[in-house]
Amino acid sequence: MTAAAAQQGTTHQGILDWVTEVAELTQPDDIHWCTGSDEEWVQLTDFLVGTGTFIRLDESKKPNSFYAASDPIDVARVEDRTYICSRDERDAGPTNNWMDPDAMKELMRGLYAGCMKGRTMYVVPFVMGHLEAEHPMFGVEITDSAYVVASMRVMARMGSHVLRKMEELEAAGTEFSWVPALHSVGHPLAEGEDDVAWPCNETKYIVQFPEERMIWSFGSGYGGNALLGKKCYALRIASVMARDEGWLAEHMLILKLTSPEGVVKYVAAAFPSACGKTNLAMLQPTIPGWKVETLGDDIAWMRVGEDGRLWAVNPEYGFFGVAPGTNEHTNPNAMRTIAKGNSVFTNVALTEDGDVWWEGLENPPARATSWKGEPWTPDSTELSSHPNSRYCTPIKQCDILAAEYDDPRGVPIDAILFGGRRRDTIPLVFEARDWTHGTFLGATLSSETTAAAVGQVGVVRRDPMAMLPFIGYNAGDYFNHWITVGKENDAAKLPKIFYVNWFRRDDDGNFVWPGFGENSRVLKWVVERIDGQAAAVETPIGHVPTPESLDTDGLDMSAADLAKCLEVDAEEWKAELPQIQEWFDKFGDDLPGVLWTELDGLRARLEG
Ligand SMILES: Nc1nc2c(ncn2[C@@H]2O[C@H](COP(=O)(O)OP(=O)(O)OP(=O)(O)O)[C@@H](O)[C@H]2O)c(=O)[nH]1
Ligand SMILES: O=C([O-])CC(=O)C(=O)O
Ligand SMILES: [Mn+2]
Repeated sequence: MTAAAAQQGTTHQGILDWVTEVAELTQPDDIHWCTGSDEEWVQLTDFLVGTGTFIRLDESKKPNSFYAASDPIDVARVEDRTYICSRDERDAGPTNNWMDPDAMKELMRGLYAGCMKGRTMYVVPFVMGHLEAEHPMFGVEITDSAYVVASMRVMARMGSHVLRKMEELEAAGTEFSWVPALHSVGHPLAEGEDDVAWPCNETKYIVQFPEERMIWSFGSGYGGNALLGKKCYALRIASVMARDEGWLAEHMLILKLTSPEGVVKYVAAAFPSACGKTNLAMLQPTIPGWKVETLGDDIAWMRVGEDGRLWAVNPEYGFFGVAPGTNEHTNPNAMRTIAKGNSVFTNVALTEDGDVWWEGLENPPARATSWKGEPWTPDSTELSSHPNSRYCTPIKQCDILAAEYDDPRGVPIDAILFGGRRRDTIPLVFEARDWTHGTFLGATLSSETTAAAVGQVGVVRRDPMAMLPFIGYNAGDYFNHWITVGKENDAAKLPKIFYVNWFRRDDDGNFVWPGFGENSRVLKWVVERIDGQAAAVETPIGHVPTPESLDTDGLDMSAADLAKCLEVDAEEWKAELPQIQEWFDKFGDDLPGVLWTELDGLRARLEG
């Protein structure tokens, strides 16, 4: 069955061989080559409604949209089950789990053997970024999950047109590469056995083979573990390609900012998972005359262009956004995007009238079904939605999507922001002295852990460039790569680097800075710094706004609170020093020496 079924799919021999080999190993009932058509979407979503994975939402509220609730053991990325299987352990570095690639393959072949019995194997041809790019970044995901196929259709450019392009290139003898990405929920069905709504496996492996540019994922249906074009390819594998080819694959949003005078600037920002990328990317400015348009909310691929500037593209096609906290005040643009439908909502609450709800959304329903399938009312002590519940929605539905999104060249970045979630120490915004100092700020970025990954929430950890779970190689080499980009290019043309923190708290535990749309005030200061217009105080950590240089017109905030936002407390910073020292020590000789020099400089300035 399998070889013959595979044969109908493609004339591309390499893909055909791989699909045949995987089918022989995993033993699916049949093989479906995904076209990406509307008819296929209807078939898939009808099938998912039939198995109970999807509940169709009310057409008048969320057209062509679906509700899903996962198994409670499958709600987030699993960092302790994520591996970088480079040939040499040294190349995975101290921040990644590692196993010998041959040993990992043997182990996983054992798990994959027969794992698709009773299921359809879907073959999803996709491209991250533009099909018209100079070097299109192809991938093929094999999965036994229709939920994954439906989500991939939202999140990535996929379907027959991508496969045809690969076939054409092969027929023309043009060399190109594609990333094989194998996924199974790891839940085979015996003859006659009924499926469950959310098939998965207690055993999970999310594995990257960097030299082979290959991904193997087993046991989870959750976004970051299963939509393999996203974190596994566009960050972990792409970061390795970027190292080898001299570009950057980063966990960054991209936005376009236009001033009242019509001056355009492009900003990229790296914040760890669930720390505000999607919200900033779609921000509605509170300061008059300023406009934000969105280019991307999670991933940026950046290359130095012939003009010496750093050009960024968003390789994705949809938003996979954190639902809780999203509302008309915090993110009206996201609300408008999802209101257009064509979306999948996972682990939120389902209302009686066929809509979705989550913590932080306006108008709580009198009764709903929680993500755990239990009755829920506003008086319930349990949350209606998992803190990492998500909406998955097409980027093209975003009213403020910048026209440049469709330009394969991307946009030239003027500023890079690094940011984290810190209740103390880090001021609202400050500017790095230069690229190397900016790399130091990125390399020492710290943030409280969130629900986006399984594990304890609220613990401060170093999350370099917001890439800790996503660097596909030795992080020491990654820092060196950043330093090299600065050295080999004209510093004057590269973006200026800033550090932001929206999450500082007062003594009562409340956020001091109102955040969301008010973050436009910080963006304004950033672009005025770039143009040499805004004042700053030089402090031991970098350039911090003077209270007057930040536009606070119409902002309801006391001078004391503003001072608290901008405060650089030398004692708090001195307490960071041993933590940074300990972090750097992890890398031994692999840490670029200039980062030690930066730390020495910071220490001297704080103590001097
Ligand atoms: N206090 C405060 N909270 C914010 C701000 N921006 C975002 N948040 C909250 O932070 C959480 C995550 O925000 P997102 O914008 O979805 O985070 P993200 O970085 O895109 O997350 P991933 O999709 O996991 O990469 C949500 O609950 C937001 O409401 C802000 O400016 N201030
Ligand atoms: O990867 C995911 O599942 C969601 C996401 O964007 C992140 O965690 O950064
Ligand atoms: Mn993310």
